[in-house]
Amino acid sequence: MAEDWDAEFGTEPTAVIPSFFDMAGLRSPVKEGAINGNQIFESKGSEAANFGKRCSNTFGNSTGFGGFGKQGSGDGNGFDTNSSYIFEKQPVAGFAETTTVNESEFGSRVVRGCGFGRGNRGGFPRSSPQNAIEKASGDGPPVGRGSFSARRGFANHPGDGSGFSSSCGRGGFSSTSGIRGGYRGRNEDIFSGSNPKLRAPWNSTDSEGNNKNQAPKVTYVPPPPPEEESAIFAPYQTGINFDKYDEILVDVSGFNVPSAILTFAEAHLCETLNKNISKAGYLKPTPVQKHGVPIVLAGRDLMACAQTGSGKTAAFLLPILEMLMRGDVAASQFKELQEPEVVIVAPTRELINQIYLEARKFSFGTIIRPVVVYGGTSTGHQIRQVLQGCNVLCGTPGRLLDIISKGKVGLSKVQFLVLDEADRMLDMGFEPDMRKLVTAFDMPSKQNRQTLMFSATFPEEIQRMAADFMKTDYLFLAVGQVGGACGDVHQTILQVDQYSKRNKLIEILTNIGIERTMVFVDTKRKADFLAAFLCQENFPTTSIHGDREQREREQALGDFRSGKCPVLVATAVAARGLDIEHVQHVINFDLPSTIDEYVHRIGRTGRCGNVGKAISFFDSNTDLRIARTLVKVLSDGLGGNKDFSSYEANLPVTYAGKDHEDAWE
Ligand SMILES: Nc1ncnc2c1ncn2[C@@H]1O[C@H](COP(=O)(O)OP(=O)(O)OP(=O)(O)O)[C@@H](O)[C@H]1O
Repeated sequence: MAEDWDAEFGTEPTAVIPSFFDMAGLRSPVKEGAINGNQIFESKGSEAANFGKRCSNTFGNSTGFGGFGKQGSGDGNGFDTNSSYIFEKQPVAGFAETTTVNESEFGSRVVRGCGFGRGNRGGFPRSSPQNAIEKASGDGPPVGRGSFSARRGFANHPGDGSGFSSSCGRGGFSSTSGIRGGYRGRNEDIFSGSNPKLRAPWNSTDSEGNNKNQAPKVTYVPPPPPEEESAIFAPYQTGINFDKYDEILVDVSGFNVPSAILTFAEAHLCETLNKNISKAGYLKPTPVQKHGVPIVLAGRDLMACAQTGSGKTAAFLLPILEMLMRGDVAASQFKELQEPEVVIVAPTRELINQIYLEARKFSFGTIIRPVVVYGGTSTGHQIRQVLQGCNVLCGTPGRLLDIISKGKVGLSKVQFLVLDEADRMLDMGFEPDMRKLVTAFDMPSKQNRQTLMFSATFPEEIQRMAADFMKTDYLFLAVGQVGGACGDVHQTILQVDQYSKRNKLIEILTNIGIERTMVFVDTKRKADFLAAFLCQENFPTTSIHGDREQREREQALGDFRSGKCPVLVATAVAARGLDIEHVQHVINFDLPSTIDEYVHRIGRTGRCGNVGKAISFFDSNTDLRIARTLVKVLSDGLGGNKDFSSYEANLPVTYAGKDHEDAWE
């Protein structure tokens, strides 16, 4: 049953999947016991050389994960000594041995503290239902430093919002979701305005433009962005590996490729832009900027793929703003119909807001006015913002189309269309919206606009589809391996079964201390429960997922950014694009179902030349599907060039996982 918490944790994969370890050519002793909770697989991208040395000492006769070095040799060694994989039989320094979780004790303990359950099954997975339900009455005393409140329908009051609410101490966690408070992103895709091409058959909107039949009226008005220059330009500290970006191989395919710049000065940007670049602390361009900026300035369409955290946002914003400054951009002013020169779309609200803030930063002191529109906020408020004047319109697809459909935005002056996280924008979830956008009656044809697409991952089938949106002479810029993980992230894979994950997480977080950590899980429910659990365990934790109200999502990010809650439990909604300083760790409590999602998730750390660590719990009952591609990504990060083709046949190519349960927008 989909709603069954036990089932969610305990489900065996339905597909018949050959044993991963058999596939890796390993011997039975490994299968029988050597691979368990404490064995660790590490890949440390930028320090590969050192690891190579360590490898020769540490690789034993039996090898688990990633034993691909000598495929088919049957000697069980797996790794060759040149490989930079690490296979340690000891836990990572400081991590204690895994202990067995006493599930019923766990359920009881947590439920007693917080006083919550979920629906008809309270507590945590595998907890005794009796324990959980009996104690899920919301009568637990306030405990610890965290607070947790939710309106999701707990205990025997599913969906009535009366489940529990427990506020206590500092840190704190609150979650609102479900029938009363929840507002699902996709519900915001309301097409109801005056644009007949975008109008939906059900035209039932209130004065704010919210669809009466679809969802409750959203009144949330986000706080205004900062006005002080110091906040607008607060620089992100570049890390020790920033200069190493220059060593990454760059490939630009297409004809008549403009020459790369080596410095910002070579781009001949206007004075105000140059001033803003230095106020932002940018001393020199990253590779995607060195190549991307002149391509955009030359008027070319661009599909660009560069590793997470390497400055893709500025790579499109700077040349776009420069082109607007060089052109005849009109000073923004109040008008009933706004006609932006630039439209930027991104898949999540927090990401588009971040892009907007970057646009605001770089356009500071110019006549260019960026505006942002995204779901979960008052449409009326956002329309008013747009009507004040809008040159650069940043939006999530649903809200953007909604506002266009209301006749508030005309597209006839669009010169630049940008798809950030382009592979996500063109996958099944958003592709229809993107097609609606480019075929909106007044959107200039691809011949008459510049189309720019950026992402850290770009599957080939999406690249092919993306080409539909671009001129035939578009350029493809690849900085490093397309879809490769950021080399500054030290990746560790721990074999941990479902029932040991929480204990392992506690061990790790105890070691980490107050360093900022993002913990990714595969469902919104689990995000709530895990965050509550961590609060109980005195780790100030907050959470972000698609069922939380926008106000709460923004509060959660704010608390995480400020360090008030150094742990953020998140679903896929936070996997892409978010640029939060000082995130030192990413933990994949649940591995995602696709490798691209993995690459984006771990890319929340190790940004802008800083180093970061990612630890992923690998459960062979559920994660075999990602094993092959995961090994490949680890290998690529180390400059490896392994041939995995023999595994292709054995592994399912795609897996419709739970990641997409989340409303993204
Ligand atoms: N040339 C530069 N010098 C210094 N800092 C930079 C430079 N370019 C970008 N940054 C900073 O690096 C951080 C990461 O940049 P950005 O968010 O654009 O990365 P990204 O490539 O879009 O990542 P993702 O793939 O995760 O979306 C930002 O804080 C940005 O301000």
